Amino acid sequence: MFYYYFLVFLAINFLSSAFLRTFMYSTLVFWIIFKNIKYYKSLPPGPWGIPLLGILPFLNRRPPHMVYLNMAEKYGDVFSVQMGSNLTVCLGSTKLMKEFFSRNDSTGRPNTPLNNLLGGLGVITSEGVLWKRQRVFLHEKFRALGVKLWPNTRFERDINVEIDELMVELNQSEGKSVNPAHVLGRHIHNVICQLMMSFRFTAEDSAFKLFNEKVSRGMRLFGLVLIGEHVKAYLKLPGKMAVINEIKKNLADVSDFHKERIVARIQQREQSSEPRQPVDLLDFYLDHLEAEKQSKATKNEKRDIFPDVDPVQQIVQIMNDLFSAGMETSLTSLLWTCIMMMKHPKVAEKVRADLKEVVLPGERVTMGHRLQLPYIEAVLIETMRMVSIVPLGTTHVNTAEWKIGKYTIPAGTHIVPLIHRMNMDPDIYMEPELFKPERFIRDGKFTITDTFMQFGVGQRMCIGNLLARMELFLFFANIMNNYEFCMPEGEDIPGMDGILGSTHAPLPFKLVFKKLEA
Ligand code: HEM
Repeated sequence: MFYYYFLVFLAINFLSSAFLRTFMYSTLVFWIIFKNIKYYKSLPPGPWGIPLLGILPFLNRRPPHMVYLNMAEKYGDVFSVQMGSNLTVCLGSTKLMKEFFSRNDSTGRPNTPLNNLLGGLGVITSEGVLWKRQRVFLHEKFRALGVKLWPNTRFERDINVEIDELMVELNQSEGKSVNPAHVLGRHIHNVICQLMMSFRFTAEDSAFKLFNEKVSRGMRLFGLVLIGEHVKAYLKLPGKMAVINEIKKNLADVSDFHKERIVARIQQREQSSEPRQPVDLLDFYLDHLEAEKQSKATKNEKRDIFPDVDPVQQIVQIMNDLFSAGMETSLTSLLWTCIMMMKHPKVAEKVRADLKEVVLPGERVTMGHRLQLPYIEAVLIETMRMVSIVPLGTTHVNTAEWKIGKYTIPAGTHIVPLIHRMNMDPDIYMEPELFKPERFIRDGKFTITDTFMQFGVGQRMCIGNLLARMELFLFFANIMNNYEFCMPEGEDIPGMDGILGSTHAPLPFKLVFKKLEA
């Protein structure tokens, strides 16, 4: 629009009569003012920002979800803000979230410089047919691999391998303080690795350290150029291009790590003519690829999960996506739950008392015990609610114009779900600032209501929610049934503020684990 006005301005400049020029300039100015008033009046209310930057300068002072929480108090359940060149509309009620995120035209993702580095592949930033088919495929194959809240699935056995090793490591720590993020990180990572590629990192594996460094450096670098998502000119500033190049290099290294394994598996399959059952997600993808190649002539277009994309690149990006979406979120949830146990010793006592009724101290807690341990699931879910692991969800884009009440939201708007606000809504959760796991228990059973938004809602709801719930239940229940833990002497329990990166994580802390008497 700006360029259009600029061209008209230039054209007027060529008029020979000064009177005509003045008249046309005034008309243009009035036209621009009129159009802008009409446009802004049709949008949901919101704060005025600074020209070109919008509200970006104000997001530095406090964590963005707290800034948005304050705005929602002032403007209500739906409000708009300008973030650089991107119009952003925030949805702050479960009713609006459910209504709008269930629509087919709510599933776009922002067309921004950093998002575009992923090339529209994978599942998190892909759109349209490619995205929809990946979701269907992933749901189906996760289930086939045992990601369901049932006992004794293949996936539970994978998790058990990690729990066994975790217990050995915690026993070896012998009362010395350890960083739980480091100890638990590898095992949470391995759970996803095994499901995807039947592969796990050992404690001595230097590749794991390198992989992790690349991922966390990549995250930090994203933070350094985040403004570029909204103000493209920012990326032209000195030094910023170097950051983008390093991000690209990091992404390429992480992708190469996955690609090597995918290529090795393809070769391994080519060498063996034995018929075999798929053992992991990678096998399912490669089986599908082979089936597609063999039946090219009669290709079932509706089931093609690689429409117009390079299949290997797509599988690589799926692997990258599942790591980035699944690793940090699950680990952060587990760390916060440990913190909550120290902050609320009575809750920890009840967890252990419940465990005592169902299993012996030190005995393995399994998915078979889940229904007898509703309070444990309630503790995990209440922790996610209180701390808001992903307080602003993931930004959507509406692919068609929306009407929300009397407001018009143009297509292409960034839509941000205010998950933190919904978690703290007193109309949904009485006394939301209190840690009360029992709010998720009804008639003695663990119950999640459809107002719980921590995994999102609608078309793009988290694919890994059952996976996360299974691993969190098993890790947490077994830690609680085997150990007591506390802060090292003289150190305070971490505060609730934490740091907001890709998730809302606690500040780094250490714990001392002590084996419970059998
Ligand atoms: C406590 C753990 C987790 C939380 C709180 C969480 C939360 C979320 C949220 C809020 C979204 C955005 C939904 C939206 O765009 O509206 C999301 C998307 C997603 N999550 Fe999770 N997640 C968790 C664990 C996992 C795990 C373990 C995996 C897989 C290994 C996973 C895979 C994904 C994927 C692939 C998407 C993108 C879906 C799409 O764009 O269609 N998540 N998650």
